[in-house]
Amino acid sequence: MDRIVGGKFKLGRKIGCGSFGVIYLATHIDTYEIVAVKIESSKTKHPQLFYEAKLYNTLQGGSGIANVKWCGVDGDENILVIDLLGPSLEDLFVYCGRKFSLKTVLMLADQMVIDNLPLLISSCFITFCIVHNTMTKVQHCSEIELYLMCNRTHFLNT
Ligand SMILES: Nc1ncnc2c1ncn2[C@@H]1O[C@H](COP(=O)(O)OP(=O)(O)OP(=O)(O)O)[C@@H](O)[C@H]1O
Repeated sequence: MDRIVGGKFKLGRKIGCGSFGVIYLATHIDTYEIVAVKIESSKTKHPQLFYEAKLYNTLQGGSGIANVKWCGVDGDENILVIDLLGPSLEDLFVYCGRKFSLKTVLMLADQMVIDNLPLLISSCFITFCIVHNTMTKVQHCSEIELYLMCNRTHFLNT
């Protein structure tokens, strides 16, 4: 039977996994919007998903920050539902034969440094790891428009 999380999101196939969570596609049962769902065991010794959700919420509205659709506990698992993003910068780099044009590099620098860092700093967060695989591109967008995946970011003032 299909699993519904957050009351509205029907889980689909697995699309990735990190060191503390597994990512699935999911579909909103009313709007058919496709989203990403990150799941972590609530029994884990060092839960991180709610910190990640808090970070997304604090940075909400900032350039390159994914929207949180739902966050909560479902059975034995912590669940975070966010915008579905596209391939990571690392994926794109590999796709481009490990070579970006000067224009692309300058555009990336503009988005990573000018758009993201002031927001992170003014929100009293610091990120230790803004690197190729924490930046991701918007799904179905021909331009490289970066989104920051927040889970590697550490809290300073919380
Ligand atoms: N919102 C999303 N939309 C599309 N794909 C995603 C999304 N979030 C994560 N992914 C995919 O799932 C993979 C795992 O993501 P996750 O955030 O769990 O871990 P990570 O940042 O790669 O690693 P770690 O947990 O070790 O820091 C990513 O590399 C990416 O390919």
